[in-house]
Amino acid sequence: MTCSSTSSLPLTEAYQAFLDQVTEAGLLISLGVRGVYGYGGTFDAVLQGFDRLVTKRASGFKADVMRLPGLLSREHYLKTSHMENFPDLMGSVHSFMGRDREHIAMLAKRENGEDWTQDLKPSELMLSPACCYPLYPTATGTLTSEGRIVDLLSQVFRHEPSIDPCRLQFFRQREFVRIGTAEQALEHRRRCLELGRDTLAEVGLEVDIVLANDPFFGRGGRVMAASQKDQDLKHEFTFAVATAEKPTAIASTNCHLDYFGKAFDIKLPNGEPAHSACIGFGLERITLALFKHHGFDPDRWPADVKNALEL
Ligand SMILES: Nc1ncnc2c1ncn2[C@@H]1O[C@H](COP(=O)(O)OP(=O)(O)OP(=O)(O)O)[C@@H](O)[C@H]1O
Ligand SMILES: [Zn+2]
Repeated sequence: MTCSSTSSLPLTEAYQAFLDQVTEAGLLISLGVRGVYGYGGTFDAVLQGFDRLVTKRASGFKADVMRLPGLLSREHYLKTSHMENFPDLMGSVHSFMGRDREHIAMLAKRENGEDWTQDLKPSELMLSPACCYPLYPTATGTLTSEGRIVDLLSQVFRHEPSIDPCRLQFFRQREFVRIGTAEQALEHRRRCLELGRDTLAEVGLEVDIVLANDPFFGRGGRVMAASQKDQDLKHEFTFAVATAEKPTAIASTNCHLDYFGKAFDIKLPNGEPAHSACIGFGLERITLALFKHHGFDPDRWPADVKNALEL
């Protein structure tokens, strides 16, 4: 199976064609829901290789490693303004909490083809919409003057079902987050822009770095998006994956100002709220970009790329 060009097709056809290619090649394994896939061994080997390369490249950060579960307590979730800004992307964990009587009623509903989902009750968990959200509640308190740099990896959930194989509902983000003064956060962003560009270039992905905004919801969202851009807070590393017509953000840097410092009471030694900034690598998107760019057979990839990924 080769990776033929999907770039000249209209957008939805280009997504469908690329999705067909990557599933036929066994890279993504369809699970019957748009944006949720299993991954074949070849895909996983490349993804793990890139993750290792990031670890090597980012060793200068001397970051504390934290591996988080992709879940967030409802209490912590409510300290963020995710519900205000991205209600369309939310994910909540509901479970059955009844006894025998409720169990029988739920089974009867399933049997009759009725809606049984109302019989589930909200648990204390939300699905985490970004890798770094569960970090901040663990950082509540006063930082030392060095602040912190944390190395994160987790699954995250965003309810954005799509036929674009790059737009998943459940995917892995690798992040490096700096918590500290405004200057430390800005300096981290500068280093992250270099780290992202150089690491992606090392595996043959020459990206564009573009000023961007998050997909804030609704009419008020347009103002939020414009303000985020005006303040130069978010940059995306974009690459043509499914189609050249609409390049995909395969990684991004984000400056949060003192938003998380205030929300989770993370303080600088002088008592002011801490600032934070991060780089997030979208591991599945980067892996798809590698297959798109170098072809579907990693044995035939350039030697320096295979070396960098230890394939
Ligand atoms: N739905 C998704 N599926 C797969 N990867 C994603 C998805 N959303 C984001 N990512 C990856 O996680 C990284 C960091 O998340 P971030 O919130 O910055 O996404 P983003 O740049 O806003 O993505 P987009 O603009 O495409 O929605 C992104 O650069 C991307 O590589
Ligand atoms: Zn982040």
